[in-house]
Amino acid sequence: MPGQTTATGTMRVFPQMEALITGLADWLLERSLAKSGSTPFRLALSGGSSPQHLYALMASAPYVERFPWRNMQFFIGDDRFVPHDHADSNFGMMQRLLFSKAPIPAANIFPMPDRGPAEEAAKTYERTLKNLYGAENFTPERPFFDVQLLGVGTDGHTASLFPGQPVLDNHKDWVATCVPPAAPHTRLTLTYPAIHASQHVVFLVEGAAKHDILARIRAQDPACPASAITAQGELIWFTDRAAAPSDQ
Ligand SMILES: O=C(O)[C@H](O)[C@@H](O)[C@H](O)[C@H](O)COP(=O)(O)O
Repeated sequence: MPGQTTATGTMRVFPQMEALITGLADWLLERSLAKSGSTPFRLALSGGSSPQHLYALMASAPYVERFPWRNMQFFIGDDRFVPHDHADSNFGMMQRLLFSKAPIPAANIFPMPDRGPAEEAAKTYERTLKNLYGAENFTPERPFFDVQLLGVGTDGHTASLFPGQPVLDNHKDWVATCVPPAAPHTRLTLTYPAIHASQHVVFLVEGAAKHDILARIRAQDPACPASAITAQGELIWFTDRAAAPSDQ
């Protein structure tokens, strides 16, 4: 693909969590304010614990007064297929930390469905994305997401693209289900094709526990699903010193 960036990407290392989250909030603010053209700034958010400090920071001063909320749309990269008020819901976490705190129009927030058969919920979300995109097939010159925010698990998963799962071989759909091993819930997740329909991909990885998996992914270890992530434009790792390779 023209201009595609592989998972090696660019590494930005910050001394510790607070500086890391502030650096990422500043980067997102700059990108959202710079957005031009007829479509809003489309941001796909990650679940898990790492981004929670980011979402809380975005919803607090000075960021809450500076983001162009009315020109931003928010999507979910993956979620547990549970009711939005369930303790394990990524959307529920985002609702508590960001969506209920910042002046974001409700019409700009696109949660994954939390009811009905999971397969149908995946198709419904895919339909939502493709209706907004305005085409059934993706063209690399016209990415759907401006920024895809991702985390990584210590097994090398990202979003709900887990090692050994059939979803890794789904290169047709934009949203699919996944039943991770030893996980309590079925997941809905963006697939590789959907994630690759992003202008920029940002991995937020912090803490010593992620040091080894980060090194494996940046070495393109094929056993790590995150190794296969690409972006149409930039792919950037926002990390702290504890997670970053020692040569960074
Ligand atoms: O739904 C999820 O949990 C995320 O999408 C998942 O991919 C997460 O980003 C990683 O598991 C890292 O999670 P932590 O940030 O909690 O380590």
